[in-house]
Amino acid sequence: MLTDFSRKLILLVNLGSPDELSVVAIRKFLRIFLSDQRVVGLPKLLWYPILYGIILPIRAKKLLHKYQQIWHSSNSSPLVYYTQEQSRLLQEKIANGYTVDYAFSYGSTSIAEVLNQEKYKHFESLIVIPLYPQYSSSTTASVFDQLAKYYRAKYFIPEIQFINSFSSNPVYIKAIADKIRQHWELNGRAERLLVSFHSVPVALIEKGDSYFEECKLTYFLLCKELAINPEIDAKLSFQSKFGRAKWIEPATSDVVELFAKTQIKTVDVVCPGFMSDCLETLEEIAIMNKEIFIANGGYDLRYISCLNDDPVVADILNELIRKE
Ligand SMILES: C=CC1=C(C)c2cc3[nH]c(cc4nc(cc5[nH]c(cc1n2)c(C)c5CCC(=O)O)C(CCC(=O)O)=C4C)c(C)c3C=C
Ligand SMILES: [Fe+2]
Ligand SMILES: [Fe+2]
Repeated sequence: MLTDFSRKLILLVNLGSPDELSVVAIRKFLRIFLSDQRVVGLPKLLWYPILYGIILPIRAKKLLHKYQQIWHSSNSSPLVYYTQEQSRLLQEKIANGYTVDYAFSYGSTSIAEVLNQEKYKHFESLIVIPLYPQYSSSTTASVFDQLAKYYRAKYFIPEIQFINSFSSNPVYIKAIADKIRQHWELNGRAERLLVSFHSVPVALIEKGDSYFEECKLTYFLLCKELAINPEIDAKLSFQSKFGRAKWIEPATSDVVELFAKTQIKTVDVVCPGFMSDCLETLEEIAIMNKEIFIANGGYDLRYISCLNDDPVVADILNELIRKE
């Protein structure tokens, strides 16, 4: 039976995560993720021996302990849990006319799996929202690639709208600023606000990826909304570097260390590039970088959560749809 009562589908797409807490599941996720040429652009002949011979056997084991520390009480990865919640919140907000669903770029619940369902077969229009506020070829464009690949084999293509970024969207900027203000009201203001985004290889930027510019734009708009000085009160940094190539800087861990060494005792850290908390925020920032800060003489690093299941996420996404 068809359930396409509205014939308009909104598909939220996030990165994905391992299905369960096991080395096998983590290895499977990494294999799919790191085999995407958009993520690692090295020639396959060069990359696959490194991926299969070194990265997958070693990194999956190392990551098990990290994922164990941040796994959500729903027995799923936080990223999966919050993406599901964001889809539900948006569906509640725009009850009539649209069906909302979610998919992940890597691992289970792929774009193809979701769109292939019988219930979506006759949908006339599709709005795809990659849950990455700042465009990057390594994230947003890979969603586009998968969408194009899926429709390559189909004989009906709906009207498609693709939201490529929302780095300067006022509802998004205000939502992040509100989150920081709430944190300040509860805990007081730290000496510095560190605004940390996932890093990417410099080579991508040189080839035309707008990510670096978009991160800077979000950063300056956020400081403006908070009425703080972007040169003094806050700092922009980039986390989660992977491999030996040059990635955009300054590295979050270097800034945290430098802060501590220059007698800054407290720092607030926010990660506006992630719509949901995940390994990179809950482990890398809230645990690892906090340890770095304290080991170098800092007193407290306070991590400000992502928007997660805050109903404001539905306001942001609804605004993007409304604009379309
Ligand atoms: C190897 C290259 C990578 C690029 C380029 C990259 C860009 C990028 N990633 C995110 C968001 C997330 N990345 C996450 C984990 C993660 N990322 C990489 C590598 C690259 N990312 C790896 C190897 C991993 C796995 C963890 C690790 O080994 O450190 C996650 C978290 C997933 C989870 O399960 O919680 C997110 C989210 C963005 C936004 C981005 C470019 C802008
Ligand atoms: Fe990443
Ligand atoms: Fe990482």
